[in-house]
Amino acid sequence: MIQHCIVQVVLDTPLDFYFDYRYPVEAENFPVPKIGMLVVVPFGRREEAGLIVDVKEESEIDENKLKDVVSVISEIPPLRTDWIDLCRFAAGYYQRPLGEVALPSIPKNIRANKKLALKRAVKALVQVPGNIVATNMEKPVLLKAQEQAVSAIVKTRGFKPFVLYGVTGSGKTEIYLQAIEEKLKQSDAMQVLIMVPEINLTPQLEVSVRSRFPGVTIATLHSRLTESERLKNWLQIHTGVARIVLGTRLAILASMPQLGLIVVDEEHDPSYKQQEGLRYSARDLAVWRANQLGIPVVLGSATPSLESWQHVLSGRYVKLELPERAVKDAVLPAIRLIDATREPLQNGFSPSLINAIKRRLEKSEQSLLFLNRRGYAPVITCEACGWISVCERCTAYMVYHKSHHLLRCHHCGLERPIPRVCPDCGNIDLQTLGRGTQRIEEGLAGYFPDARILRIDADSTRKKGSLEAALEMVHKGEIDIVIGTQMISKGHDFQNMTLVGVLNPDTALFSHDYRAGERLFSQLMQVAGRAGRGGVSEHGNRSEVLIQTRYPMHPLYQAALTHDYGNYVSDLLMERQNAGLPPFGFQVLLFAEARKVENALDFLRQAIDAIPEPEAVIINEPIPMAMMRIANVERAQLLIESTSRGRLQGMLKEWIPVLRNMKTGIRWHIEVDPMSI
Ligand SMILES: Nc1ncnc2c1ncn2[C@@H]1O[C@H](COP(=O)(O)OP(=O)(O)OP(=O)(O)O)[C@@H](O)[C@H]1O
Ligand SMILES: [Zn+2]
Repeated sequence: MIQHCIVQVVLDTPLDFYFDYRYPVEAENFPVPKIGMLVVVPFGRREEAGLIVDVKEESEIDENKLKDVVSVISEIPPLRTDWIDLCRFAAGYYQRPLGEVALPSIPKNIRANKKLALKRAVKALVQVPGNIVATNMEKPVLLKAQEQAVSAIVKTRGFKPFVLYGVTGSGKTEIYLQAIEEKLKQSDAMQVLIMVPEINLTPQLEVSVRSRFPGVTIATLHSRLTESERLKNWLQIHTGVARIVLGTRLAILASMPQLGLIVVDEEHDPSYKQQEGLRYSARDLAVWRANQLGIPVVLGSATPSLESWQHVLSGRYVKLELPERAVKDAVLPAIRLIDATREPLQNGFSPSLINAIKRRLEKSEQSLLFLNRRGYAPVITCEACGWISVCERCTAYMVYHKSHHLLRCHHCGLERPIPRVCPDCGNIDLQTLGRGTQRIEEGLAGYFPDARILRIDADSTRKKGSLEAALEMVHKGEIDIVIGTQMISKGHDFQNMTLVGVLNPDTALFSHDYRAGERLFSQLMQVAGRAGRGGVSEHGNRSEVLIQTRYPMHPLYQAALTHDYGNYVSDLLMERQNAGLPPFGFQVLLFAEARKVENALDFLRQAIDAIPEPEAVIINEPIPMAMMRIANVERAQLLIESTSRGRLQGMLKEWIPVLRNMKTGIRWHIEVDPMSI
């Protein structure tokens, strides 16, 4: 007779349980069961991959009711318990079932137990032996501040979070590279993780890492990998073959058995927060993971998040500061505010900006124009009756895309032909209002018919490889003027860019979201940071940034003038403290979706009634979301706050199970530490 033991398994289902299965002991193809092994089990009518989280002799459930494990995915070495603990922490903190955290972070091909593909992939793994760090490669001599930073990082034993606060162009990348090199030399097995906000936006970093460590297996992880690439890279990482992992936020959930250093580049970037499913902050998980493993973590930015800054002030994190640019004579650009109330804009441009571009063109230097709005015009309208091109499915305007001859909703993707006449009154004279990158491009060509102008935004770079090609042209000097959205504003190391124009940043000043100012400031610093990186131009004049605004006296712009992040941040922190907002208070948002917003609001009101100990937290009124309807779904939100993270977490632990049991038919989800309100 076959002997059985019981394995407890988590599955990728919204049911927050662990499931018991019978596991045949000493049967063929059934190795000794271990925590961290992947198995295939029957679940409902299907078979599913599951992760063993416990092995025991008996189940609380009647053995006859238990089903048997179908097979073991034994090609894959078991996942380690520290990785399971990471998933467990993320699941607990961000309020998702463990199975929905752990399983999706394992490649599909493994979960589907594609034996042949797995065998092949495992066989293809090649351990690179011996001395792997290229030492003969030319490296710049570190500046004093860089050297101190590298040394602080590499001599750290145990957990230590560093905030690498370095102005744009101060050589943070070089610090990462040299710290990584030292770390890899410290042990033959050690792995390091470098996270970036969006890998496709910074192909340069991948190139630098690869050329600096030609003998090292480097694996990338991001959402645009094909399934077979993902399998290959994940396996390289999981088996320790890859010593350097370069990835976006999801890389923090990879299984890295020998992790010894984590770098989070542009740590302030909102894209470290996942906006669906498990709504985690990869930056925060990185710090947790470093603490768990007792290793250093480096959070790099020219404009660190208020959260990290506050930790520096309180002494929890260590600040490493790079106050100057690394390249000789590459000083930060001069920032000038152009008062758009005194210098009226034409076609979106002030005369000062046009003149500045002209001067750069005459010197064969490049200019960058930044406008965070793609499309031709944000809206078209009828002057006779006031009709406006709104999306029929969203509370949003349809954006006019001239080159494609259509109206497009940037929220639900709906496309409509451009009406020849006003749909309401029949007037034939429809007007475009406002400006997007396409219209700016058109206007600019009018001023500079001979200039080589390139627009880089989500519309111009849809095709795979087109962004890389566009960036390449800019680097090679084949472009005179770049017009771009935030895609172009960060990370790029342009050598001949000496002018940055910021076209229309004011809308962020009036946002309902209290983080909008912080975000605008860091965006301004980032985009300004693209100018003047190559050192003094041949003509010896300083690079400059022109910001067109109707509110030049606004404190945010005044602080930007002097690149004084530290000062600006202390003011912001004071405001936040007085208002009890993060990083001094903690927040959770409950979102609800329904056909009618009233139903969503009703659900939120019921949810409030279910809060255990409501007096222990601050409960705000449920409100419709700022963008209330998207794709015909109406949305409302409820904000809950507390001065204590622990208290908020304690409340959620009791509250969420109650919500799960409320049979309302309303879709809802929870977001802990939301990045936007
Ligand atoms: N010690 C050094 N000596 C000379 N040049 C250096 C040194 N360190 C870095 N550089 C150069 O300085 C430039 C800017 O460096 P890097 O791109 O790393 O800056 P960064 O701090 O990451 O900037 P950003 O925040 O804008 O991304 C690069 O061209 C790099 O090669
Ligand atoms: Zn829409």
